[in-house]
Amino acid sequence: MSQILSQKIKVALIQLNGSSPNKLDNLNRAAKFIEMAMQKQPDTKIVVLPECFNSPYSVTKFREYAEVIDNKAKSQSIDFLSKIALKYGIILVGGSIPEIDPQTNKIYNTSPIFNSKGDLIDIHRKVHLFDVDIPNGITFKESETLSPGNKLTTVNTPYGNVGIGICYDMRFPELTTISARKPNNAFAMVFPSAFNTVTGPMHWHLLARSRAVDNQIYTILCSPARNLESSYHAYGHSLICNPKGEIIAEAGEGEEIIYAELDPEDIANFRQAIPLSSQRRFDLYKDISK
Ligand SMILES: NC(=O)CC(=O)C(=O)O
Repeated sequence: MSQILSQKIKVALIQLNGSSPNKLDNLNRAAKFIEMAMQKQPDTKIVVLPECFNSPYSVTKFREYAEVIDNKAKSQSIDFLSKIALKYGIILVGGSIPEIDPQTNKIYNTSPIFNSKGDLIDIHRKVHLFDVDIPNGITFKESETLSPGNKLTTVNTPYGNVGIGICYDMRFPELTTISARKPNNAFAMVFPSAFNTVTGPMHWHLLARSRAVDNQIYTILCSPARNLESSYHAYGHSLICNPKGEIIAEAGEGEEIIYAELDPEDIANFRQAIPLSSQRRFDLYKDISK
């Protein structure tokens, strides 16, 4: 069986309280935590930040914090993250930041992804917007200010391919399956996320484990720390789930870094034991990756 993850690799997730109104403070805090992660685990290959880590998670604030994302004329956050990726030689999934497209004036919730040279290798604009109204729970309508992205994202790394989604995207199984199946063959799906204290307890672990088990890949969910002084109370509990559906690392609610090692044998052994990919009945239903 060809290995979709070429070697064992270590990852670190930065569960950050990034909801300060001062963007530079949020960026500096991310840099400080990444430095701590790299000191503790210097051979880390992939670092992940949370959704909207440089701004408040609020529909009334996205436009104010939005930046043009352009690798040539680097915006404040892109420049900042690019230097960090280069400094430590890491793949950096730079959480997400509010982005403005200067041509259309549309705002997106966008994850920038950098290689170890600091190049911006791709962006993922949140495809499914978080528009919900849960009685006695939470009402949130990202579409009041955000536009949805129009592409799916799988990035190429020296270790194999990684699918990227943002938060609510994880509720739509097609997105992960398309990354996990050929030709993308991702070994992990990474979701910078910000579930909340209503939907987190209901679905966070369930969704992480379901996407992992359905596709026999790792799922990696990175949340902001919970800050009860901000308008949005993030769930926390950043986690890494293996292809068997076991959570191999999980944070609590406060600021924390979690670490894990991803092992190609875990994927190969589990796929051999339960060979879903050769048992699918595409004569009865469609292969959504086609
Ligand atoms: N914030 C999100 O995009 C999604 C979320 O909180 C949920 O799906 O629940």
